[in-house]
Amino acid sequence: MPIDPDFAAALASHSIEMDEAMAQRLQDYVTVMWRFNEQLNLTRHTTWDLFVGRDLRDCLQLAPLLAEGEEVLDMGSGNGVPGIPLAILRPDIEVSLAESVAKRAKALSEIVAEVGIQVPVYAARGEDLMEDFRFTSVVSRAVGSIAKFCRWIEPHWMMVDRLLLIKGPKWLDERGEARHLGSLANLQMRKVASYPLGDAEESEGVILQIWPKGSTRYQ
Ligand SMILES: C[S@@+](CC[C@H](N)C(=O)[O-])C[C@H]1O[C@@H](n2cnc3c(N)ncnc32)[C@H](O)[C@@H]1O
Repeated sequence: MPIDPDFAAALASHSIEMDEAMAQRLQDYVTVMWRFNEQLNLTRHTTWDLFVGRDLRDCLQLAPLLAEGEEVLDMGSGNGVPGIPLAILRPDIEVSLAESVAKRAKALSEIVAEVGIQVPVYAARGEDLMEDFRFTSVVSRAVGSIAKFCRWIEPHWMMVDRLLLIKGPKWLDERGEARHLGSLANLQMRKVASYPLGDAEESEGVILQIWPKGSTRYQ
C-alpha cells in the first residue's frame, strides 16, 4: 500500500523526514494495530496526527539513546509503543515485548507477524522474564511510576544494565515519591532526553535513565 497522504502530512507537519521503506513499515504496523484496536482497547491515538505527534515522537527520542546490538525489552508494550516502532527505526538492535495481559500479547504477536518483523512477544510480566533473560536496556512508557519500576527491577539488576522510562511532566512528582520511599537509594537517575510536548501548558516530555550505583557503564 502506498504511503497514506494523511500519514505523509502528519510526518511533514511534525518536521519528520524518513526513509520511505521505514515509513511504509510504520504504516503497516499502525494499520494492523488499529484493526486490532476495534476489538481490544489498545490505543486512543487513532489518527495519523496523534500517532506521529505522540507515539512516534517518543520513539524518535528513544531510538538514538540505544547502542548498536543492544538487547532491549519493552515492558508493558500494550499497543506496541515504544517497542515496535523502535524495532522498525533501529533494525540493528534486538527488541522483545513483554505484555502481561494475554489477549493483548496475542494481538501483538499477530501484529508483528503481519508486519514481518522479528520481535519476540512474551505474554508475561516483564520482571518475570528477567529470571531467565538478560537485557541491556528495559524501555517503557505509561506502565508504572518510577517507584514501581524500582521495586519491579530491584531483584533483577544482575540481568538488566539500565532502565529507560518515557515520562510526561508528572515525572517530578514521581521522583519525589521514589525519593521519599527510598526506592532510588542504590540507583542513579539521569534525564537523558527532554523535548516539548507541544501542548497548551508547554509541558516537557523526558526520558529517564536509571541504573545501579557503582556501575561504570553509564554516567
Ligand atoms: C497503559 S498501557 C501502555 C501501553 C504502551 N506502552 C503505551 O505507551 O501506549 C500499560 C500496559 O502495560 C501492561 N503491564 C502492566 N504492568 C506490566 C508488567 N509488569 N509487565 C508487563 N506488562 C505490564 C498492561 O497490561 C498494559 O497493557
